[in-house]
Amino acid sequence: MQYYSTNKSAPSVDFKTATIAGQAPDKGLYFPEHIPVFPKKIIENIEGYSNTDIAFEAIKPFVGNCIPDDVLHNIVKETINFSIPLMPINNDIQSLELFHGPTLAFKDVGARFMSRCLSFFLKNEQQKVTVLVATSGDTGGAVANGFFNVPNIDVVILYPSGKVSKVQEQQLTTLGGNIHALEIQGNFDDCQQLVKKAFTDADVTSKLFLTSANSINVARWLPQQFYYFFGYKQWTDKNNAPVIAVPSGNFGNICAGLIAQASGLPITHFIAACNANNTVPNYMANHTYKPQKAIATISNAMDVGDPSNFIRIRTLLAHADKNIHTILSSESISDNITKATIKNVFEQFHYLLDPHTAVGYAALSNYLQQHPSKKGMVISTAHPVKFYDVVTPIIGQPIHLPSIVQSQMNAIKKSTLLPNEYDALKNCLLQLI
Ligand SMILES: Cc1ncc(COP(=O)(O)O)c(C=O)c1O
Ligand SMILES: N[C@@H](CCOP(=O)(O)O)C(=O)O
Repeated sequence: MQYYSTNKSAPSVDFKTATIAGQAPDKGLYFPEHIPVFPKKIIENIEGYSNTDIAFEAIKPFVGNCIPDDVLHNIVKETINFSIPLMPINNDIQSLELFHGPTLAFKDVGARFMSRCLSFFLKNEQQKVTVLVATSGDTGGAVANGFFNVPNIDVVILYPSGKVSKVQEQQLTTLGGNIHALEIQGNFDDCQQLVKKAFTDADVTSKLFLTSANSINVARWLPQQFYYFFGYKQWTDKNNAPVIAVPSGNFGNICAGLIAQASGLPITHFIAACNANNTVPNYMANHTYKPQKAIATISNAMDVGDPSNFIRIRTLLAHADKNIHTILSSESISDNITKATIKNVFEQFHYLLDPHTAVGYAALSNYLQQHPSKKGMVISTAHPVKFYDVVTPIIGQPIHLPSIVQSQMNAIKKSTLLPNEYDALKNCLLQLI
């Protein structure tokens, strides 16, 4: 598979080059030159295949010959060595729980896959690589965990000061070693802009070999397809494929789902569920893309005003043979509705949603009311315990902190506070050498 830049002014590259570079030299995002067809015979008998075999089939065409099959199979197996169950909430909605990995959020899948691919590619190189990441909460922890102690790799995580949950902050600031956390006095979009600027600064790139572990990197983005296949495998009514609601912020996750669908996975419709950051819902309503300043909400990891993957979604939809509104819709859900949803679902169905998943659940319920013959799946992107300070007062009772979280809460935070100024980041990066 070759990847072209969405800015169309850089040469096409293979998976290895795209992974090591992160972003294309013309500042575009890499996008596959074609969408492969997933074998129909596997879809028709998907329950008969292991998750590892399904994930291997899904990712193999995107990796091409850059990783030998036996190595890739093993990478996939290690990536998904935790459960991803589809749990019923009620008659209409099931929850695909993506929070059973080490950092209790869906990012573990992409981060674990990418760290293993990058470490394979760098095995025989003398090159040391610096992985730069911007996070609104969960990417940082997953990348820290996935890359901790990986030889020849330094990780620098930029996160918005005061805008991530306590558990998220502990996960991304306490490991030490090759993981460096920078607490930026700004919002997530500021962090993302600083990272993008570093990629284009020759003073930095001539001294440090930079790559990204955000979903702009194809090796972080594309494995996020896996769990859409696992969700379908567990979906019993194969004659009525699911409507899937994806809590969305930077739009990498839903974009991976759209790729899985385009490759042949039966999904009736996607809902991009957003919080008050409604850049994409507005675009879907009036076809004008107008990035906005991010607004702080209780689903903080989705506080993104200028989602970097939107260009990929646009690219995909531009090639769709159907009206885009039949493939995708998008809704913005307020904090008040999010809180009411957490409370109602807990009281009625004894299922505890985290604030991000609650946004997805609310948007899905609204859609199903308009389409009563359909059934839905919400992508549960994080464990509620990551947001215990938000969730506990809503349900009026404490929630149990798993032992892994308890020990993280006692670890010592190591981070550097920086103003939202590029020179401050640049100085920090150059000190790494
Ligand atoms: C818990 C949670 N839900 C949803 C999202 C949004 O995902 P994406 O940025 O892929 O749209 C994030 C951030 O990545 C997240 O951490
Ligand atoms: N919500 C994300 C934002 C970054 O998204 P990514 O998928 O592009 O890494 C987070 O939790 O950091």
